[in-house]
Amino acid sequence: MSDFLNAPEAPSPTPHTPGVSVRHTRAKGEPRFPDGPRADPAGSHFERRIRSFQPRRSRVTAGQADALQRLWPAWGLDIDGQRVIDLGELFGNDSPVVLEIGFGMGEATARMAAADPDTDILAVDVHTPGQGNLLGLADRMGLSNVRVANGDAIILLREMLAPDSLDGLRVYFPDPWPKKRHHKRRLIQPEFLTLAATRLKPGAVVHCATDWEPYAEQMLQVLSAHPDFENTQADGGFAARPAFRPLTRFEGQGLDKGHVVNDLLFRRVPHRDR
Ligand SMILES: C[S@@+](CC[C@H](N)C(=O)[O-])C[C@H]1O[C@@H](n2cnc3c(N)ncnc32)[C@H](O)[C@@H]1O
Repeated sequence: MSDFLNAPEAPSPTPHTPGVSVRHTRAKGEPRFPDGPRADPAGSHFERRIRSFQPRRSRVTAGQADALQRLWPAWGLDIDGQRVIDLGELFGNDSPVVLEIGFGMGEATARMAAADPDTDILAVDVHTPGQGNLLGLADRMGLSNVRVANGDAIILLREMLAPDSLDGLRVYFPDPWPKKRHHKRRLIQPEFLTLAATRLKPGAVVHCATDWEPYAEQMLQVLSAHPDFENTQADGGFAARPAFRPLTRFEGQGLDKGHVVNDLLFRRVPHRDR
């Protein structure tokens, strides 16, 4: 297994504890960033490894804190790496489940959930304000098909999702990690795709979008070369932006800078002998 999936380098985020305040008043000895290392009684989710996200100072607004307090127990999922989730139980139905990795503030997630109530969205990010924001949006919009996971998507995929459990995967504007020495942190790379493929049902669609053209080219190259995926585009290139994908916050910022946005739509091919 590669360093990206396993190497001991960086910590996973701290889990939310239901009922405990999410306002971060640093205790003596507690690290500067809430996503940083703390003593972890729960075990394996605290492993140190290369990660695809940046530690960020997390200023949680009163509204986001309120949403986290009220809604996390019912709609939140801590990525503790300790158990395989029953997705039917998590959502309370048998609808198809799409995993969205890195939803940011969650506006696009909420809009997509509202537009397609028969699809469940498991939305994962490490960013506490975004989690509170998405929970608040889901509450105000009356959405019952969104669940919010806190932690590293790699651990969610590797330890907590069953094989063939996902009907789709969305990765919209993942951190581009533009510096060469940081390219190893990019999420979309062969090892990640191999892991994701095991969790996706045959026919499930992986939808990526980015405004960073070198990363778009890398995505196209690694997805096209991967034996578990095939391009939905007959010409083997990027897809036209699908009408169902709303503008995301990061996309808007990229467009303001004159960046070109590329979408990629690849399908999980039927299983080969593993
Ligand atoms: C550049 S932002 C894009 C957010 C949103 N999709 C948008 O377009 O506005 C990337 C997000 O991915 C999250 N992220 C990156 N790697 C992740 C991982 N391994 N697990 C969970 N979230 C991750 C980051 O915390 C960040 O919020």
